[in-house]
Amino acid sequence: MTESATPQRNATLHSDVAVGAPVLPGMPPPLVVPARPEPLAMARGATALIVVDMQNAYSTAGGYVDTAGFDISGARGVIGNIARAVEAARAAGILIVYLQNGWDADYVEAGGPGSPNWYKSNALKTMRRRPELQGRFLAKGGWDYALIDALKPQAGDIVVPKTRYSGFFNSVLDSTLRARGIRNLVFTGIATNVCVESTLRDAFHLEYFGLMLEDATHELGGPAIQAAAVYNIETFFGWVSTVDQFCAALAAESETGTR
Ligand SMILES: NC(=O)N/C=C\C(=O)O
Repeated sequence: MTESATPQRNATLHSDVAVGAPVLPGMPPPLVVPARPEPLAMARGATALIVVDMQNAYSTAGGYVDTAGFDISGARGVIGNIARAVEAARAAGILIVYLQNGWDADYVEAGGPGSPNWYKSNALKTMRRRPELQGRFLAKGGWDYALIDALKPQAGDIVVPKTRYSGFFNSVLDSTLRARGIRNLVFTGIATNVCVESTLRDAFHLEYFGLMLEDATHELGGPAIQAAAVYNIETFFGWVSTVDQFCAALAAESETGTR
């Protein structure tokens, strides 16, 4: 691209505000969340907050990713930020959906050697390398699989189990959201670059508007990996904001009496 073409390119790349569907004539003004690459307007009743895999496996010492050797020291701060976003969203009447990753106790749902998951899942690989851990990670009913105490679902929240990185595969997530008219998804959880990004990418392909609250997510692989996921999302698949900006937008909406 020539230098003189750059301003033209920038002018066509970004809108003033992206409008998440559906904001129809006669509806109350939408929630407008400051975001990159532009603010995102979302009808509150068509919006859900997705909490991805906040299980002991992904955020607690002694859980799967900690045992497998990933650095989870940043997860603690993320838990508090997710709790703030959940509380603000719930108070505003926004649906909260918890994704929960794992398999039956016999690991039939994990796929076996005929599945790429058998080769790529670091939980399964760690248990094969250390047979004394067999059955410990991500097995339904176990401590590792459980949602963390700090983020327990409350009445009215929905929990959707899933068996692969994307929340949309072999799960009831899409039908659960569509049945409630949800078209805008606000993402939080762990890991930014694996299950959060996989689910947000699939959401994009299913015509959902995906907004990730970056300080309510934590990566597996280091800060450069977090930056890469954020870049991918804000450039190609959705929008990126922060918990403060999301909560401030909700507070502003309730002050103007649009709830
Ligand atoms: N929740 C996730 O992002 N999970 C990432 C890896 C795994 O489940 O093995």
